[in-house]
Amino acid sequence: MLAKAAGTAARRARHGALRQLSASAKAAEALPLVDLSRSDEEAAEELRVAAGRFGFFYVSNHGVPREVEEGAFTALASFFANEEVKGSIHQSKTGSFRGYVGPFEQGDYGMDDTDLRKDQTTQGADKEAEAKAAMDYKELFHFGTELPRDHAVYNDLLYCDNIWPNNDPSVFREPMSVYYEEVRQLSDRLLRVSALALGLEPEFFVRQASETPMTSMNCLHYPPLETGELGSQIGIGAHTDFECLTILNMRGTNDPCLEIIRPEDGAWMPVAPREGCFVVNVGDMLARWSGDTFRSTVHRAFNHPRDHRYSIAFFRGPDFDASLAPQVGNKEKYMPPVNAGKHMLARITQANPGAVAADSA
Ligand SMILES: O=C(O)CCC(=O)C(=O)O
Ligand SMILES: [Fe+2]
Repeated sequence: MLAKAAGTAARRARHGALRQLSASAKAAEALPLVDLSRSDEEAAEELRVAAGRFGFFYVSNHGVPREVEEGAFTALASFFANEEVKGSIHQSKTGSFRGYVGPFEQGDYGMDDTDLRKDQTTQGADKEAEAKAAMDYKELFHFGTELPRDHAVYNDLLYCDNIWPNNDPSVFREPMSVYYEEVRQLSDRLLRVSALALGLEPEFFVRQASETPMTSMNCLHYPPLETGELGSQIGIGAHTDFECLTILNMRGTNDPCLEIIRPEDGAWMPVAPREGCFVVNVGDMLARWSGDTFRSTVHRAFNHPRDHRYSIAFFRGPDFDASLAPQVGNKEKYMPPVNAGKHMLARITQANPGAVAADSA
């Protein structure tokens, strides 16, 4: 099995860390909480501290109905169990990033210094397993903002038509779209609260993230390792998110399969799901806008040894033409300012060397 071929040192370190964590789960440091039942001004104060320290935080009282969340995860579980449906909407048939991507088809986000796959790929004896360990053991469905082909900022990588299974829309398309719209509204509120937290007028980010938003959603499945022990196969390799904010929802296990780099000491810090909460993180674009007052933190996720893990990552992006000029903080670092769309395409092609940004504005 995969985990057997993985680097033993890395695996032992991971195994030890998780075992320790479950033994002292209560003592483990947890992410801060932003409670959205409070006023925007009060929530802004919580967000300011959390985004400045970790770039990651829990969000409670977020307003997304429980049945909408459950509807999306139920639809996802049956989608990922259906090989025929997945095959029919494989990304390779779309010429874009929309649709289905299978296990070991993605990996390497240009963060190799923080990526333990480096150890794994040099230590394994079995070539095939080594090659797999270098890639993400995840499958996903991706969709996002669509624009007409004759729109001034249209390009295939960011705005092409979504591709959906050819089944009854109530089975998959509708529950996923309803969830998307709910979290999109939540992302508006979080952008307002973020603006307040930085001392900007509340609509500053929303105004620049609503016409042609480079927003998308990654719906992920991390299959279990089935080794009976905590493994080190990476589900998604070390990366930062490109956009403004990510709203992450996790299901299938309460173990902390997500890890973030703790800014104080550079150590990996496990993050467990928290009942009733989303995990929200700052992406590269909001970090730039904030002149690094907010952090865009490197993170990764592992497969669980026994459980199927599912997550939905909603990425709220800015408009293609938005200027990412820092408004506060370290303004010098990001001058002259970059255009959000061009920046996004550069990051996408860096992480996916085969992708060509045809039709880009
Ligand atoms: O599944 C997770 O916990 C993380 C997903 C993630 O980081 C992403 O899709 O960008
Ligand atoms: Fe991410």
